[in-house]
Amino acid sequence: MSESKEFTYQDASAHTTKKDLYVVIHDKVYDVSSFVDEHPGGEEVMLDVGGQDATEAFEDVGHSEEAREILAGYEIGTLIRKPGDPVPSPSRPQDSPILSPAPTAGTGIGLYAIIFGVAIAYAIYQYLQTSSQGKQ
Ligand code: HEM
Repeated sequence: MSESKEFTYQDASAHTTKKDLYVVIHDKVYDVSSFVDEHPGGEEVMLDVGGQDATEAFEDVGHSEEAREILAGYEIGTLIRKPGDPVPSPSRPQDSPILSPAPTAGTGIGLYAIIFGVAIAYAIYQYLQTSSQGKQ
């Protein structure tokens, strides 16, 4: 079947018009020419990424499962990436806990700050208790 066809980035980048529109998403090539008009997000955004790697744009919107199924229906082949071809930036924090240690670190620091604050408050409380007992 045509689904096993291999495309280079250069092949895909030749299809950028509304009537002949390819996009690359997760290293698969899709011919979305017949979907542009139906896209609920409008044709403009699709044309913007025509012939390019649209992985980031597609994922940033947070498309539904249904959108992914529709997309699968337009697959025409696999992208063969060559050195120097544009690479999508790995911006899928929700799917890659390994790539996003920031929230954990943030929580850790916050927790230490709370513990430190409580310790200081307790020390002050103790100090005031002792000093007021001494006066009486
Ligand atoms: C190329 C394949 C694409 C397919 C098959 C597709 C499919 C869909 C579908 C089915 C929806 C309806 C909501 C949903 O089910 O998630 C949608 C909404 C949307 N799409 Fe796409 N999309 C594609 C590419 C893109 C790209 C490249 C962008 C670029 C930014 C984009 C932007 C949007 C936006 C902004 C909405 C929301 C529209 C609204 O709720 O008013 N889409 N898309």
